[in-house]
Amino acid sequence: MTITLKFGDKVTVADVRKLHDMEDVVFDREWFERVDERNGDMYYMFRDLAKSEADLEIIKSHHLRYDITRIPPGMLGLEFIKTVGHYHPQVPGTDVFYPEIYQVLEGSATYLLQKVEHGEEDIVLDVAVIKAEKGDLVLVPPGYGHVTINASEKTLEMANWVCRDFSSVYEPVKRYSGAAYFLLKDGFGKNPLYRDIPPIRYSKPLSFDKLGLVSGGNMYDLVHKAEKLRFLTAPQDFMGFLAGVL
Ligand SMILES: O=P(O)(O)OC[C@H]1O[C@](O)(CO)[C@@H](O)[C@@H]1O
Repeated sequence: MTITLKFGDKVTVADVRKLHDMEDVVFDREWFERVDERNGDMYYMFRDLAKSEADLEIIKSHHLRYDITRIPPGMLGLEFIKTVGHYHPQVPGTDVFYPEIYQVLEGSATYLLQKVEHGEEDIVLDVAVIKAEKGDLVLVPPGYGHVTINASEKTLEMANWVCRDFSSVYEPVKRYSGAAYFLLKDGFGKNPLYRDIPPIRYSKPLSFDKLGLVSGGNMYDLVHKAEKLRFLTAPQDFMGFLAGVL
């Protein structure tokens, strides 16, 4: 069945993550091995949305992308349903990684953000978890890998603004079979493949009033003030601000 989203006057067909796409990052391997049908839908990604052609032109000219992701409730065996998880690359010519901003549109989300020093053996420097409800904003600072978990009984729908000029980096998450923690029925459990994982730092969603990113507002409306989102495409010019968001 094709899953669609009507946004503005345009209908967009979802890119679908299937269970087999989760193979490398699932905690409950025994459960995964027992599932016969691995073609089942996990979550739906509606990418590069705009309410009109004029909006799309603005979005593209600012090198931005607006996506909506829909994650139904569910379990991957013992673990709550989640995204595969990824990092972003560096802005060319700088040592700064691209950030991203999310807003919860429906339901509730648990964002797991992790900063890792990559090497022969990765060292986890920081793990932050932010629980976000409808309207809340979560900014993923440069250098943080991120996984979104739906640990609720309702469908989670979230939006993101992100720079459109790069592809996400999946290998470092898959190499360790997931992020540093898995969210299981009885709470967060450490991923034994990482060494010396720090305790989780619980953080809260924020509002970034000066940028027009206000909790409870509609983040899409920034399409009309797209210059406010320049911290996503040129984060190297906003390091002071980005250092304090988590
Ligand atoms: O790429 P993953 O880890 O499956 O996460 C999915 C979500 O991340 C985004 O790429 C934004 O970072 C969304 O477009 C997408 O819905």
